[in-house]
Amino acid sequence: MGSNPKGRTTMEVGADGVAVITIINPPVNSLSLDVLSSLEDNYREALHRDDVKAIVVTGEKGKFSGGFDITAFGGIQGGKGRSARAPKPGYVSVEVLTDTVEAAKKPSVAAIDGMAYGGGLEVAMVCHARISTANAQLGLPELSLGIIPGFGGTQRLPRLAGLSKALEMMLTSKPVRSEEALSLGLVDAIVPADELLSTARRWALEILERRKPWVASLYKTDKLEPLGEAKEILNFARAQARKQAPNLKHPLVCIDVVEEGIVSGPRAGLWKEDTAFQGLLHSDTCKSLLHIFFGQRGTTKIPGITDLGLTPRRIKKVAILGGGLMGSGIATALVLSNYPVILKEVNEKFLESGIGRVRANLQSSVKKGKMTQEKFEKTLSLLKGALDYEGFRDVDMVIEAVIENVSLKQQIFADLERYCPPHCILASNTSTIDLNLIGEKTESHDRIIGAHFFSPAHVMPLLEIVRTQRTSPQVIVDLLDVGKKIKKTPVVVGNCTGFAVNRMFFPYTQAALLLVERGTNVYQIDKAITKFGMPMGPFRLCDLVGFGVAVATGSQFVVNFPERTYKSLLISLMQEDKRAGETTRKGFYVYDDKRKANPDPELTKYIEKARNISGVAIDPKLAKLSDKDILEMVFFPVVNEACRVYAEGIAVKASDLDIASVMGMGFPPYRGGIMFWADSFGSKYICSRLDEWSKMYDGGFFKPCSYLVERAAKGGPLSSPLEQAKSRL
Ligand SMILES: C[C@H](O)CC(=O)SCCNC(=O)CCNC(=O)[C@H](O)C(C)(C)COP(=O)(O)OP(=O)(O)OC[C@H]1O[C@@H](n2cnc3c(N)ncnc32)[C@H](O)[C@@H]1OP(=O)(O)O
Repeated sequence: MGSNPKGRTTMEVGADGVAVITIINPPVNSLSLDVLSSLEDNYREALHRDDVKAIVVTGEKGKFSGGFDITAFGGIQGGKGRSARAPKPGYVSVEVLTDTVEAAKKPSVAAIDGMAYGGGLEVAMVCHARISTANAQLGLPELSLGIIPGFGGTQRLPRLAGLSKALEMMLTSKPVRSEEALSLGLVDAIVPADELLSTARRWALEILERRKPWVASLYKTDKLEPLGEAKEILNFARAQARKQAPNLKHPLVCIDVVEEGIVSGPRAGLWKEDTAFQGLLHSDTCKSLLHIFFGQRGTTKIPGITDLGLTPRRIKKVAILGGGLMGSGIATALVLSNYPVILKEVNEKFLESGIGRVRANLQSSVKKGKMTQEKFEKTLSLLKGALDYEGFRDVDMVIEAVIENVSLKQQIFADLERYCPPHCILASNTSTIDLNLIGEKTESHDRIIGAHFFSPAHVMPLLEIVRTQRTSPQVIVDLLDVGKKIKKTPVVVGNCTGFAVNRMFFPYTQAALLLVERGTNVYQIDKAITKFGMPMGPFRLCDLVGFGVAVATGSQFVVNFPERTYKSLLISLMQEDKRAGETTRKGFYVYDDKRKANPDPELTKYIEKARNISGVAIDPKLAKLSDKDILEMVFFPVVNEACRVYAEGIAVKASDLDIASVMGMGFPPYRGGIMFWADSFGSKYICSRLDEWSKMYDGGFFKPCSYLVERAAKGGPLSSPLEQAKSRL
């Protein structure tokens, strides 16, 4: 153990002869190398001592363990400035957990309250029985980090919970609650928290006295299907994994490792797991997903705001203006987290449809079995409709979600100032309009903030919180807290046209339009981008959001960034012919009754017309671009804009842009987000390619920004901290 150990375990031996070993490593009792070494020492002592008959393992303060210490992965991967001290192959999994703990002549029982994740659950599964509270959650979420369980989980979970359920738990990374764990046989009993330790102690002694079964889960076989059947289940899981995540290898590795244990025996499985775990730990996928894990937790750490010691005020009631798609989605998200909400509309008809949308959103959860009818009624009862501002006198927060019209928004904010109490937060869900402009007719600039949700608002995980130079830190802290309560990942950004997400991604569609006008095939572009891992390509996305929205937001960029906006008339030409996207069943694709998108040969005539208006010709090189080139020509302009956003201080950290791209645009998390991905190419390469295209095609659109040019000249990652950013925050 180092001089400054990171966590420990303690051991207390009671008069009953039971040694209780407690994992102590706040905040989640993770298994650092120090904890593991202390656990091993305690075990060896307990097994050696004559006064110890049995052992109970538990975690401090209502948390069993959040798993292996993820912060140690960087060191094991050999990152700069970190100590690399990986245990020797098989040491923890085989030597300590299997051959010392599980094989011991003294029984162990895991006493589980709260989380038992990853390595935490694996330690619990090595024990000869598991007792939990009703509050416990058990899972193996390693695949969400690009690795597989490494302490025997791939072998023991199928033997305890059955092969199909174990595969489901590992491949989805979703934990189960204690009742389900009990029905699966993963835990042996559920008891109240204040009886957890006493029951576990008694249980351990009863195992010793052979009054309860002494189970070594590694060698259990009763839950495993005969080999042929097991292979069918494994092959089905493989096919599903290939379909759901074609770019990822580690789910297939996980299935292979499980299979090895079933075919060649669990010890062979343990060794294969150990080797595969070590290999995956060094993969790009794991590094990217770890970056996302920490980046996501980093978004709520904002220098000069969250370090001021402010406590979030309690938001008891929220009002929403506008019951359209966005307003009703936001209302759904809020009532789902128990916030009473007033939804205001301009007339009965609109109000009724707004409330109808919230009802439909909730009903869809009931249909999917995710919500009971009783909960549905209770949740919907939190929503009240309004046609005037009378009910706004005691609201703590208003979120305006009306159409993107500056003068309308200005009028609304002036009204809000009159009707809402002085402490009330005045938020706008605008996706592009400058907040200073929206608040121009008020004196309340310190409580004006952007709460930019993404559609559908009750589903999409990102909340872009936009602050102006005058927004008070208290209001930011309050909105961060609301964001957490409604289970969104908040990213705090500065005020500018399009903020961070829409601004970074405006070149996405534009680059695709530029290519199409010069001969690249629409559907090949969408295919290449989807293959890369985006949920859909730029054209399918345009169809989904609708051409009306695409043109309205596009025009904001034309006005604000004319020198680098690619002006194509393709979308407007199609719109003139009443092709406006999925809602009109025709856009870049045609949609059948089941809303399936099919390519449309008629598209050529619009492309030709747009090409003539733009005065460009088909470029033979662009007409047969490789997928790799398509990817670079579409995404490097996005990287370029992300660099501008970062250099202007719109985002505090480059990792915030990574999270914004993943959560707001569906950028594949296993590629680490836009800036992290860009750094895998290096600034020099990206800059030289943009420069080349800038000379060949559209000067302004591709021109590398000064930040990129500077980084390319000096070398070094695009995401390294800014020394002299003119922060707008
Ligand atoms: C060999 C083994 O098979 C390999 C493994 O075990 S890999 C690890 C498997 N475990 C996991 O994947 C769990 C990851 N953690 C989580 O999902 C969530 O943090 C949690 C559900 C445990 C808790 O969630 P929540 O209460 O919302 O708190 P959250 O903000 O996420 O985490 C609190 C802090 O604990 C840290 N933390 C969480 N899990 C950790 C872990 N396993 N190791 C180290 N730190 C961890 C977070 O980074 C965060 O730190 P911060 O306060 O400095 O930002």
